[in-house]
Amino acid sequence: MSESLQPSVSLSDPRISSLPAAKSLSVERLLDIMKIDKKNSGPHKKIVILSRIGATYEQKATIVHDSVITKTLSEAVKVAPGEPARNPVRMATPGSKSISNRALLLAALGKGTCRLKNLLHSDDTQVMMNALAELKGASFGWEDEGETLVVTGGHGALSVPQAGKDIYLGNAGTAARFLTTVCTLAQASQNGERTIITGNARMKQRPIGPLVDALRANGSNVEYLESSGCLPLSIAPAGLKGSRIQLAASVSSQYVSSVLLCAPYAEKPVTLELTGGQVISQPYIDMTIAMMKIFGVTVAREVDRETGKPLDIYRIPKGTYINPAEYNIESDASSATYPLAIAAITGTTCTIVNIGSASLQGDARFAKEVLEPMGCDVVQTETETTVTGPPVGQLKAIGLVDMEPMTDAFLTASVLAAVATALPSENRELHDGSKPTTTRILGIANQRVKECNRIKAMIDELAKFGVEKKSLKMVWRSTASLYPS
Ligand SMILES: O=C(O)C1=C[C@@H](OP(=O)(O)O)[C@@H](O)[C@H](O)C1
Ligand SMILES: C=C(OP(=O)(O)O)C(=O)O
Repeated sequence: MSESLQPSVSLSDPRISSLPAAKSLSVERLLDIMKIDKKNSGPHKKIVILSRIGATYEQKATIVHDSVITKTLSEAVKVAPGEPARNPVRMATPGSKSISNRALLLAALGKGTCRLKNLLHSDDTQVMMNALAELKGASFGWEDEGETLVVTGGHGALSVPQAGKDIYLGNAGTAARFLTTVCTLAQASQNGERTIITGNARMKQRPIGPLVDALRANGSNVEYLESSGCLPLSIAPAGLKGSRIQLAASVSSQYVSSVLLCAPYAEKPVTLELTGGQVISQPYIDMTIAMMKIFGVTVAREVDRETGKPLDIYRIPKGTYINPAEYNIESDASSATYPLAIAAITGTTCTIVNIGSASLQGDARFAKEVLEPMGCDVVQTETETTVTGPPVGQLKAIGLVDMEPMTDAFLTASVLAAVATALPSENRELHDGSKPTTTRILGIANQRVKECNRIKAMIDELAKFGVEKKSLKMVWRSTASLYPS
């Protein structure tokens, strides 16, 4: 899930609240001050995002409405119960975080210029762009008032940032995991400098051990600077040897995507073998492979000759990505689960454009695999998804649902499961003595090592709405389940 909706600065941010003038500073007062700014056009305020003092991400400032500035700067928003004022709703969510960060990386490693459209503007994409710029991997420029990002790829030429300049990746799992392998590809520096990647306090707890183990076993020199198994890492620019790489992929598929994305630049063609039990989040691996193909590199997945079943072995040829002139980023399917859930819970209709059955994102299945069995009417074309909820109070429990291919959507599913109190369709019942209105969500164990422990967050936050903790039973290890009261 992207962090794009989280305020990056609110008035309670310690950097602001510690200033002497902060005591008399309210959001209204700030809006008043902002009225007098030469960037404004008439009554419209114009805003530009600074990358550092004196430099901006976009070339031009954009008009931002007061209501959006207010929401962004406020510490909290008050939500009034009710139904959507408009029905039906037709909308698009912002660009997909996963596709944005892959597109940025592929275009940076590629040859030629690529215009990225519908790129997500978020912390996670910003840290990815900053890192690629710090590694001198690509150059970036904005067109169409920030609607298009022009990436001029460095075809895999990367430099170690100057000593003392750590690459900060916030809490972006994709950036941290993908860039770990990218940093091994940097050109060896004369004075033996290494790239340091680091993150925020939570990122320093999130696991990266299986990826580091795989890279080390392949001859890369990666060291932990604080806790073993986590960022910060110090990475030697010694290249990627390639050939056979074994990797455990049961904690995060991002490790797999990291090796796949960099594999064409290894010294020898890579055979990537996934070990260590169930591979998590396969759709994200498929997304990586599909996007690599668009950038000119075809990955072959081995198939069991007898059964015809795909194996967890991938062959990646050596090569250089060739940038398509333009790449359109799909809208974010994880973000789309929220408005679709609003339609489900309020008995209204919502259409999300730019996400359908042909989507590269696993979370695009949420409508068909979670909302439809809950009693919603779902119409999905290749490029659009429309959900109409049943009358209020009639959402059905759905028994067992495996959310391993769409883990980020489990938060939305849990909230719906807590109010889905109608009896399930016959084929969905649990036969283990649980209440018939139980929804059991499987395949989400790794949600404990996300930007927060999402399973704990779900229990704590649902409790605030009266969903009692004792009614939310959890099964740890490989599965977790949520039971509504
Ligand atoms: O590769 C990706 O873009 C992602 C993979 C998933 O992570 P895991 O493989 O760790 O489940 C997902 O949760 C994350 O939001 C994005
Ligand atoms: C936690 C998330 O992803 P990541 O692993 O990329 O930080 C998310 O944004 O859903």
